[in-house]
Amino acid sequence: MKKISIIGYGALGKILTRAVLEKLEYAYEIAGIYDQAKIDAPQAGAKPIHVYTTFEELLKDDADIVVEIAGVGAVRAYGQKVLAAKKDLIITSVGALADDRLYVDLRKAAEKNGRRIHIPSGAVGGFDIIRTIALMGGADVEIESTKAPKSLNGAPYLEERVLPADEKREIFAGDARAAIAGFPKNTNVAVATAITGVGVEKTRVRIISDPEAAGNTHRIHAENERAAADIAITSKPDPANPKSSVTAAWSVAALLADLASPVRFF
Ligand SMILES: NC(=O)C1=CN([C@@H]2O[C@H](COP(=O)(O)OP(=O)(O)OC[C@H]3O[C@@H](n4cnc5c(N)ncnc54)[C@H](O)[C@@H]3O)[C@@H](O)[C@H]2O)C=CC1
Ligand SMILES: O=C([O-])CC(=O)C(=O)O
Repeated sequence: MKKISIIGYGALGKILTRAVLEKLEYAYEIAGIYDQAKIDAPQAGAKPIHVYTTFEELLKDDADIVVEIAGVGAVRAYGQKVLAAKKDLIITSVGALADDRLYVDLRKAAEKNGRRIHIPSGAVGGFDIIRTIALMGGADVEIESTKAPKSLNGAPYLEERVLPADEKREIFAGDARAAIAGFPKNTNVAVATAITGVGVEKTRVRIISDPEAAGNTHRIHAENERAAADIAITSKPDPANPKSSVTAAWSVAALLADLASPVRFF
């Protein structure tokens, strides 16, 4: 039985916690949850799950894996400390890795401490074929994300502007680094697609605001001279946070299932 600690108990952290308790109980126990906000401890059967009062308490605990499911700031603040404490790290706020310095430092910390950083597919997928096409060479990768205006409003890129509730429009076009700076709660998928493929500067990102959007839809196109892939994923946003797709939390559970299995899917 492996133990995990979870950082972040918001919309996605709650889904992940339930998924681990209900679907992965054969392989995982939740050692504890840390959130900078005050949270109510969820029940694991008749027993409440431990809530760490400080991040240092989480570090001292004996969990093998720490899941970050909080925000890009959490990766910056805790990533290296988790690895230095000899724990594997699962990062959902992949956007933090658009910062080259942080990405290099985290990779070095993982190597030095003999630990691994795992990047789940989050609200998208197809990393296997994107990696394959990128490794073949000459790859071109783009991602288009469509969300309802309410899922995008409040992003720093928009400043104080509120997106129209009656008009579909492209609101951003640029590279993955500019995307995450402008939409830190919407474009972790773009940075994940970028670092798994051709990098943050070469990955083109478009964001569409669509009042009719039935969910959050991400379309990825990757191609080189010898292969092409089109990947489209639509997921319901979480009612507690319409910015985030529920698949992002479930992908962490699926990754944990893979890590506990003798068979690895790529
Ligand atoms: N890789 C992917 O495909 C996706 C990644 N995400 C990432 O997941 C994150 C969480 O999403 P939601 O649960 O919907 O957000 P949320 O806003 O509902 O919950 C975030 C929780 O994390 C806590 N938190 C934030 N920063 C923290 C810190 N530095 N230390 C401790 N706790 C902290 C907050 O208090 C809150 O309870 C997003 O901010 C985004 O970075 C979201 C969607 C897709
Ligand atoms: O959940 C989604 O659809 C994508 C998202 O917010 C992100 O990548 O940050």
